[in-house]
Amino acid sequence: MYQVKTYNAIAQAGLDRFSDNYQINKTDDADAYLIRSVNLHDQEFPKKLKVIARAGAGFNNIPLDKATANGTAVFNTPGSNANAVKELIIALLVASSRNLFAAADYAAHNSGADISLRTEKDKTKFKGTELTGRTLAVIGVGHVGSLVANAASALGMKVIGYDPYLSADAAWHISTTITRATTLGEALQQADYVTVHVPKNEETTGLIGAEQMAIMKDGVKLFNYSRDGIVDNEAAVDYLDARKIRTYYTDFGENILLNRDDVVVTPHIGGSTLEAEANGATQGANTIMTYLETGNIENSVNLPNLQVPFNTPYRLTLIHKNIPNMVGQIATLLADAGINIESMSNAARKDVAYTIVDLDNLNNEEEHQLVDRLSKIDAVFRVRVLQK
Ligand SMILES: NC(=O)C1=CN([C@@H]2O[C@H](COP(=O)(O)OP(=O)(O)OC[C@H]3O[C@@H](n4cnc5c(N)ncnc54)[C@H](O)[C@@H]3O)[C@@H](O)[C@H]2O)C=CC1
Ligand SMILES: O=C(O)C(=O)COP(=O)(O)O
Repeated sequence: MYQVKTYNAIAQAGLDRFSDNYQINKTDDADAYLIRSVNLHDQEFPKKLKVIARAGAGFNNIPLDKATANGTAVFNTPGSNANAVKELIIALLVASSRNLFAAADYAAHNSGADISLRTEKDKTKFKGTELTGRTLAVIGVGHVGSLVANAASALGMKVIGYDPYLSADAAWHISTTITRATTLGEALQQADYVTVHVPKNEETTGLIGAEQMAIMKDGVKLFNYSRDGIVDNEAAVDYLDARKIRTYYTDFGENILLNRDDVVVTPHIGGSTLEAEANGATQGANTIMTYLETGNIENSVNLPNLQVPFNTPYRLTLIHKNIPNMVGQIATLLADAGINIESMSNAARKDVAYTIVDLDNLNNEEEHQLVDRLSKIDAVFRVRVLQK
């Protein structure tokens, strides 16, 4: 029986995926965590914890090095909530262009006998502009950014995308109408609207700071639905004060942004739709079961991808450092124990590697000795034996 611990609101559709071989939230000493945005940086991981699945895209809430050292595979659920974010950004592009929130607020507080007279006079204050023909810069054209770019293009916007790390796979999803910028500055200089869809990491923290805001067009509208800190909020306030940035929309509030007419803060709702939450939880649950039961890895964010059909009765999996002679040591140890290898696969990602060894036979006594010996190799973080 595997133990799963959940954090945050995990959609029932995902929990319902788990077979009878899984217990949910019965113990903290879990084999798997299924989480959303909970901050795990200050938490100690149980030694038993083999997998963390983040139902959603951003994984900056998970200490990857600590997880790897614990022998814990970390996964996210790419694309599961991208459509939800896209729809919200399109809504906000329209809202920002039509002064929608201010206009609705005015109407809600406009009462009295001469209401229609005043409305007709005052509505000129809320005159908007149209999206068609305006330029949108999309910074980060992955799952969310590509959907935003394509949808904005379909609305008649000129869209310019900037993403120096775009994978060939992702490029297939981008409409040919999207122009590619080769530098961040090139994208920012031309845009009436700027929306940021990059992961938060060392490189992207402060990606949109004072220097970048200085080159934006006067009256630009800025959107941060990625993460706090990717847009420098202090710089944004300075440029809002100077009326260089017309309005700033963000999912990540901070005190300096409050009580301003030119800022709209939403409470981290980008991925909060019924559909996205169900997608993420379902994908997360499937990922946990696949990893625990087969050792196969797809969409990990700390380990290499490695998928091998599980056709033998036994399988050994090892997470270890990516250093010379690891595969040799593992094979020698098995040979010394008289265990025949049916197949062996290895993949690496930066300084970590993963090895799958398929075996036809393994008795109980052999299993214990083998796990013990392999675990004692200094560079090995986790050894598991799986039975089909
Ligand atoms: N507000 C919310 O509720 C949500 C927020 N997010 C945030 O949005 C981010 C993006 O989500 P997805 O599109 O699903 O991720 P993704 O991984 O599919 O796309 C991210 C893209 O950013 C690009 N990128 C990385 N560094 C860059 C840089 N320095 N400059 C330009 N591009 C860069 C990558 O090459 C990739 O194509 C997530 O990491 C998360 O932080 C995602 C979903 C919901
Ligand atoms: O998927 C993401 O990166 C998000 O920001 C969504 O976060 P949530 O699952 O709503 O806490």
